[in-house]
Amino acid sequence: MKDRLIFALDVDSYDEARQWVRILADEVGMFKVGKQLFTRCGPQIVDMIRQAGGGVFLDLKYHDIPNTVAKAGIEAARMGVQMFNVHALGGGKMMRTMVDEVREAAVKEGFPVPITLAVTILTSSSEEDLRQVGIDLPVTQMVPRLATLARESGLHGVVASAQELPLIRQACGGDFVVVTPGVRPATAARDDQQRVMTPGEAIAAGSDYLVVGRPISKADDPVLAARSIVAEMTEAGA
Ligand SMILES: O=c1ccn([C@@H]2O[C@H](COP(=O)(O)O)[C@@H](O)[C@H]2O)c(=O)[nH]1
Repeated sequence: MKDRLIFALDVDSYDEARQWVRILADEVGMFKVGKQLFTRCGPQIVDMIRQAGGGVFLDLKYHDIPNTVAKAGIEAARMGVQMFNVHALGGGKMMRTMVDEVREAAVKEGFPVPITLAVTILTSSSEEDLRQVGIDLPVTQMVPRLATLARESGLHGVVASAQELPLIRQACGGDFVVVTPGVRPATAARDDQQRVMTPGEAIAAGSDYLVVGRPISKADDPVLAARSIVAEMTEAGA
């Protein structure tokens, strides 16, 4: 079950990231590199994790014109990451162009195509946040709609809250990859997350991968925190 736990490496230095990789390499299945660490360190952070034997989820949530996102996707794939993502709100044309160009470059240059994911609605967003930017549909309609668009555009899966898993499965089927951040053990602080579920609930709902950051990194004993999340996942999946 630990292979399905992704640790969010939300730190601001190469050395701190390397320390976390050493501490958690045997406890989690993958390391997520997001905007903070990648902006600070660049591709060398991906190399460091891969050399340590870890898989990388590059969480840069590309959202731009189709050509720019496609070219960024090719660079992500060239780095050898296991997964990367775009924002589904960038639209079908953006996602389809990215998928086609990454596949073409992979064939031409001989690198593997990573798992491509679309972020649906951020787990930190409430319906009030969405209304503020002109999205009047409820999350329960927006998420399956964006997931369907991602699937039709050729992506392998989505990032969403585990709360929306039944809706995504209904719309996109069991083979579609669903990665769920916004995971909080029952006793952990919610922080800025809005649509949360416990690790056990997320697995029971059918999540393929759980992303967890602060409940591990801010714990008194991060290894113990990671192990108890994996134990809860295992119990829920049994
Ligand atoms: O909808 C989303 C998409 C991405 N994230 C990222 O996941 C982690 C969660 O960290 P926690 O400390 O466990 O809250 C973080 O890197 C986000 O950028 C997300 O939370 N929600």
